[in-house]
Amino acid sequence: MSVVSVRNVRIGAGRPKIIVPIFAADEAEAVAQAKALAETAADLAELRLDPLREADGSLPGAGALCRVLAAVRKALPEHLPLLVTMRTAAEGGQRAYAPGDYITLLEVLCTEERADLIDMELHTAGDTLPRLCRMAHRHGGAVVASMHDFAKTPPREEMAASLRAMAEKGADICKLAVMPRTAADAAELLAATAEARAALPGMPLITMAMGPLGAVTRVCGGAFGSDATFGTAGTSSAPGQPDAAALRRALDALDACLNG
Ligand SMILES: O=C1C[C@@](O)(C(=O)O)C[C@@H](O)[C@@H]1O
Repeated sequence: MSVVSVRNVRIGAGRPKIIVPIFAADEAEAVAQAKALAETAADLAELRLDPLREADGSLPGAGALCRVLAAVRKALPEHLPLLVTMRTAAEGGQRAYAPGDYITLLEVLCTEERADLIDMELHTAGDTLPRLCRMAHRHGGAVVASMHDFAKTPPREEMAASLRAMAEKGADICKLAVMPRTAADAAELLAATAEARAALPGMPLITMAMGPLGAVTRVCGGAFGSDATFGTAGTSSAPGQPDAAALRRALDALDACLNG
């Protein structure tokens, strides 16, 4: 459990890192978004695979997804680390995936060695998560384990336990996104983050509450133990993501207030 260093970006040290999603329906649009990231406040890029579709609207297979991944990596500025994510419909994504197919795709992404970081859903990967983490590590990748609840904010203890479970299964970074129904829910997410931060010293965490009520957690999460936050440079991948440039200014202002 320690700082994750990818292409000179240290996740878990210093100011929270800004991750900007590439969220596109086809390769040309994904490549255009990747190129445009050079001019943004992004510290890292995330390629979301789930919105990609073939020209006839059908679902691309693993080979086609890997071709888009390769094209995006080529188009990205060299210094930007790339996180690749297949977000399943069960966790708020754009594509339904049977667990067996999901695991096969993650194996392919591990062996492809094009992504610096691979998102693996705690619940969809299930018991195979430890093996998938070892596989990613053998191929030089790092794992961001994740859990998303687009309907509600689970109890604080449950949120902290999910983050601990990800660490126990071998993830390098633990990520949690929940939907608040009240401002107090957003505060619960921050409290769960602080609890997990204390229970998992040195483990990089990424947490956020989504939607308008959660937006504040994307700005101030660093003070509670979150090491990265998602901002948009045009196409957002989840509700409540602020503009990346505005997020950079807010993080800098917060840093100046808190650290002088
Ligand atoms: O896990 C996350 C966090 C996220 O859902 C958000 O709320 O910013 C956005 C997703 O693209 C990413 O994979």
